[in-house]
Amino acid sequence: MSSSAILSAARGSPSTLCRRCLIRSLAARRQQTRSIATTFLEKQEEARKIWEEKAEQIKAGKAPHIWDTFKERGFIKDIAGTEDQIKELMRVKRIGAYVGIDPTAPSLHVGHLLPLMALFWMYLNGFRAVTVIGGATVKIGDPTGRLQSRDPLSRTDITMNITKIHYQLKRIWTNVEQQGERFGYKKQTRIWSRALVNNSMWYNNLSFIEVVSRLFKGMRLGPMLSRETVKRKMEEGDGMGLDEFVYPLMQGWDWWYLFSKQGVQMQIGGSDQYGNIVSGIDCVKRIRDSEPNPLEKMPSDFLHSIFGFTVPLLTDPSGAKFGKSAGNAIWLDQFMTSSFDLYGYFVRRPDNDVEGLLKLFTFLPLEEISKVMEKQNEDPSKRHAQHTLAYEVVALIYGLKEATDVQARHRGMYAKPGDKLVTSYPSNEPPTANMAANFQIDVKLPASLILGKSISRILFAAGLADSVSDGNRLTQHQGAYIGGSPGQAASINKGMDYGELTFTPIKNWFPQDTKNFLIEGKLLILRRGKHFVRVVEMVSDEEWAASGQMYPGEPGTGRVRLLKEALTKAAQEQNLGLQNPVLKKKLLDGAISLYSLKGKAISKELEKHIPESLQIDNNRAKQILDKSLRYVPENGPRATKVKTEIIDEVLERARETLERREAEEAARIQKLKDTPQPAPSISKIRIIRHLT
Ligand SMILES: Nc1ncnc2c1ncn2[C@@H]1O[C@H](COP(=O)(O)OP(=O)(O)OP(=O)(O)O)[C@@H](O)[C@H]1O
Ligand SMILES: N[C@@H](Cc1ccc(O)cc1)C(=O)O
Repeated sequence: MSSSAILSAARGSPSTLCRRCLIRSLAARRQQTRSIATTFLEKQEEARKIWEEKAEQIKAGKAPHIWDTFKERGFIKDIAGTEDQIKELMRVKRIGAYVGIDPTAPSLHVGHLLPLMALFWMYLNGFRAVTVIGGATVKIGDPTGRLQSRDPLSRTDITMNITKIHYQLKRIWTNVEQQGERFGYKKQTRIWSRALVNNSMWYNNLSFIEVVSRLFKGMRLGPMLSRETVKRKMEEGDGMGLDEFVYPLMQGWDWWYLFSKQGVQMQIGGSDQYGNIVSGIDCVKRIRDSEPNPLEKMPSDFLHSIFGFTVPLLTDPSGAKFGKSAGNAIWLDQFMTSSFDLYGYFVRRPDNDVEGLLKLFTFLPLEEISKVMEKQNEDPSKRHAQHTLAYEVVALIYGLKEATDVQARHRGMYAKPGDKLVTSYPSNEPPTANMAANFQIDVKLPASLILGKSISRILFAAGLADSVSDGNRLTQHQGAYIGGSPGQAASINKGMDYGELTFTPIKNWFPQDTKNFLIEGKLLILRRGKHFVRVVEMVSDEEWAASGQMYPGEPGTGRVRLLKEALTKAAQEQNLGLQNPVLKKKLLDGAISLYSLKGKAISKELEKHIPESLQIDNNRAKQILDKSLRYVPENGPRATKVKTEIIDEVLERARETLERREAEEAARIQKLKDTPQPAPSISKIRIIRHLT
C-alpha cells in the first residue's frame, strides 16, 4: 500500500488506524524501503568491484578471457563487429547476451543447444544471459535460408509450443547451474543473472506508428533487397511476403528492447542468423538515434556498443542443418526423443568429430577433454569419448541421475565383456533426479469433463492433483493456475493474449466458466506450483471413448479398481503360485494400499494390511508410492510401462518372501526329520494304544 493510500485509508476510518500508529507505520515502511535500496546498492557495488578485479586479472593474463574460451572450444563462426572491441568490452563490462528461438515446434532440438551452450558459458562467467522465446516472431516465421514460406501455425500450436519450450528451457537452465557447480562454477547470487522472456511481452503493446517512425523511417530498401536470403527466395523460391521481408527488423526491435531495458549488448545465433544479427545492429542504432526525447536517449559510446556472433551449424552427414525443417532433429524432450536415444545419438558420433563435440556440448575443462581423448586413442573401439559426450549431454538436459541410469542401460545392452561404466568427470554430488523431465506435459481430455465438471476434477484428471479433494484444496488456497488474462474473473476472462503465456490463479468457479480459458476452443494450460504444467487438449467424447484411455476420476474407472485388475492379471500371468486365496487377497490389497496412501498412512497400512511378504522398508514404499502417483494417472505407453514396472517390483518382492518362507518351512521339516526322536516311554505307548 502506498503512503498516500495508507493516509487516505486512515482518513476514511479514523477508528481503525490512529494517526500516531499511521506515522509509525509510514516511518517503518520508509526505513524498510531505504534498507532494501541500500542493500541493493551495496550488492551492486560489491559486484562491480569483483568484476573490476577480474578485468585486471584478465589483463595481466592471470585469468582466462571468455572470448578465448569460445575460440578454443570452436564456438565462433562469424563475428558482427570488431573482435578486439568485443574482447575489450567483455573484459571491462558485465554485458548481457541473448539467444532467440522461435517456437515453431513443441520442443528444442540438439541444434539449438549450440548457441545456447555459448550463452550458458557466458552465464557461468558472470554475464547476464537472456533467452527469448519468439511468441510474436513465430507468427511471421523467419524466412532465412528458405525457398518456401513456412506453413502458418494455428494459435493452439503456438501456445502449445511456447508452453512446452518455456518449461523445457527452465529445466535446462536449472541443470546448467547444477552442471556449472560440478565443474567448479560456484553460484554467485549477486552476479549470476538470467531471464527467460517472450517477445510477445513487448510486441503485444507496441504501436505500429512507433515502429514505422522510429525504425522504418530512413531505412533504405536497396541494401535490404540485396540480402542473399531475399534475392534467393524471390528468384528461386515462392516469392517474399512483406511480413517475411520485415522479419529481420522485428528481430532487431527485440534486440533494441533488450538493450534498452536489460543491457543486452550481444546476440548469439546459429550461423544462419548472421544476416539477422548484422541487420539487428543497424536497427538498434537506428531506434536509439531516433529517440525523440533527448533526456531518454541511450548513450552511444564504446561501453554501450553492440555486437554479435554466430556459432557453427551442426549438420548431419549430408551437410544439412540439423533441425526441424530438415526433418532430422534430435529433440530435447523425453517423449519425442527418449534420453536413451539422445544418449545413443551421441554415442554414434564418428571418432573424427568427437573431440570437437566434447568442446562444444560439454562443460568439461579442456585438460579433461585431452585426457578423455588420450584414453579414447588407446582403444577407439571402446568409444570412451563418445560415452563421455553422451553422458554429459544427457546430464545437461535431464540431470545426472538420468545420465547415470541411461548410461548403465546402454552399457547393459551393448557392452562387451570387460567394459566398464564411463565414470565421467568426478562429482561429489549424488546424482539428482530431474523430476520435471519425466512428465508428459500434453494430455487429452474429453469435452464432457472440461465443459461440465468442476475445475478441481479437471486438475485431478490432468494429473496435477492427487484427488478431487486435493484439487479443491488447491483451488481454495490458490495453489494452481490456469493460462488466461491475469486479474480478470473467470466469468469474464478473455483468455491469454495471442502468443503470450500468462497465468491467473484458479478459484472454485462454476464449471461453465472454464470454457472462457480455452484457446481456440480446445486448449487449456494448467499449472500447479511453479513447474508442473499440463497442456490439455480437449477432444470430443467420441474421440475419447475411441481412444480407449481413462483419466483419473473418470466415472466407473477408479484407480484402485484399475490397479487391482492389473495386479490380479499380473499375478495370474506370472503364475505367482499363491494357492491360499486369503493370503493372495491380502497381498493384493496391501499392494493397492501402497498406491493410494501417503506418509504416515502408509506405515499404518503396512502394519495393518500387508502381510510379511510385502514388508518393504518405508522409504522404498514411499518411493514406489511417489512413482505411482506421478504416473498412474497418466495414460500412454510410458505410464503403462511404469505401472508394469511397479507391479513387477511388488510381485517380485512377494515372490521372494514366499520362496523364503517355503525354504524356511522345508528346512524346519527337514530339521525335524533329521533330529533323532527319543524313544516313547511305556506309559505313553499304553495311552496311544488305548486311544487307537
Ligand atoms: N543445427 C543447428 N546448428 C546450430 N545452430 C542451430 C541449429 N539449428 C538451429 N540453430 C540455431 O538455434 C536458433 C533458433 O533456431 P530456429 O528457431 O530457426 O530453429 P530451427 O529448428 O533451426 O528452425 P528451422 O529448421 O525451422 O529453420 C538460431 O540461432 C539457429 O541458428
Ligand atoms: N530468427 C531466429 C529466432 C529469433 C527470434 C527472435 C529473436 O529476437 C532472435 C532470434 C530463428 O529463427 O532462428
